[in-house]
Amino acid sequence: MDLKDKCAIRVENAYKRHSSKLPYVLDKLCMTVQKSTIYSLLGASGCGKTTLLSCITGQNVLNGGNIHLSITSKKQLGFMPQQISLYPEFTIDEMICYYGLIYGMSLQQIKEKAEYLQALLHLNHFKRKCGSLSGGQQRRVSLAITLLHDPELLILDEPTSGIDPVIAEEIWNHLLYLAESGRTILITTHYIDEAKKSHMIGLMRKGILLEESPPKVLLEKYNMKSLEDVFLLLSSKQQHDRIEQRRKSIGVEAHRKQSVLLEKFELPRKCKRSLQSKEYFRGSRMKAQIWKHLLWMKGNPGVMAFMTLVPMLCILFFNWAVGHIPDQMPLGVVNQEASLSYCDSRTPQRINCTSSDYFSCIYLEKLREQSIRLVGMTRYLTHL
Ligand SMILES: Nc1ncnc2c1ncn2[C@@H]1O[C@H](COP(=O)(O)OP(=O)(O)OP(=O)(O)O)[C@@H](O)[C@H]1O
Repeated sequence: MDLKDKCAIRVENAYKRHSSKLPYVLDKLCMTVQKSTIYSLLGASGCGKTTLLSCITGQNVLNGGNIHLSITSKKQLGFMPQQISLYPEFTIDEMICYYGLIYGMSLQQIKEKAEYLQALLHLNHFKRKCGSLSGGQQRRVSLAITLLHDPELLILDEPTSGIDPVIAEEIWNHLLYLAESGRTILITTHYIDEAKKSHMIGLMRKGILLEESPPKVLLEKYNMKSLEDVFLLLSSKQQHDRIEQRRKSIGVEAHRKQSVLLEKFELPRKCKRSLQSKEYFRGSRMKAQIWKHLLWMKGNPGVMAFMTLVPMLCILFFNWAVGHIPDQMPLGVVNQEASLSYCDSRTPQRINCTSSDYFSCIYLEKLREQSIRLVGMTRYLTHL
């Protein structure tokens, strides 16, 4: 197995900025996550962790660089975003069932896995609505949903933030067990202490990965007692290097020219989305959507009644007011082909499409059959 086969995620020279007027959030960032390991991404708020995760999961596209993933489909990915996206009017078990259906699981599989996750994450009130849960409880539901389909690659954006330390410890033990059984986990956290349990730590600052090593190696390499100290040391070194670089630079204009050159030659015009879905329709997703809407309708009988009754009433009123077949409607006809007396002289039996009769006579006969009252006919143009 070569190095590439061992990698679950490989980020090469990643550049990202949210708009052309804003500075780069990811600045030539390189990162490697080995398969079957836990990789903790540490960094101060705003350093670009969430942006990097969004590029890895395919929600965002890099401005430059590449991302290689060992997984090929979104089904193999479990992503827990920082922003909780639960439906407040659904109960915990309904929410889990909805996502289980999206993942294409059977109801029996969902039930079994939900019971296991309920015990693991201490989700005791399965019948409580998500909207009434605390922030920490909502994070646990979100984590349960991420773990539900047993994905190969787990990307967790601050999963333990605001969670009871005892439960956080159990979550970490479960993540270690998952890594042992072949899953790869990329996690961002502000808690440096819990990151010590991971196999690899990436220290990130201002869009750059300062260092990437196992926790023990980091401590030994920098001869420090804590990871906080290592981070502080690397951060001040980066700050110092930047100031030096700025001093050495040949003025603002040169720096601007350098940026333009970088954009022109170093950055590719357009980067590919890392996980591109070619599936436009999936049966399991459709089933889950129908189930969700039916559940929503059940919970909102008033809106449901309004939504069904209003169109029905509209159809009824329309048909009652304007939908009738015209009866004895007076109609005048301008006929330049034959006179009324000529047409009247033809008996209905003799008038048919195959005969050599005038078409206007056939047409008038049809009008009479449609209960339309002919009030007059003229050869208007011929009189002129
Ligand atoms: N959609 C956006 N448009 C413009 N700027 C953005 C957008 N999303 C993020 N940013 C900016 O990019 C920078 C990095 O944000 P990001 O959310 O990646 O940081 P983070 O390291 O995840 O922070 P935290 O730990 O607080 O979640 C921030 O300065 C943020 O303001």
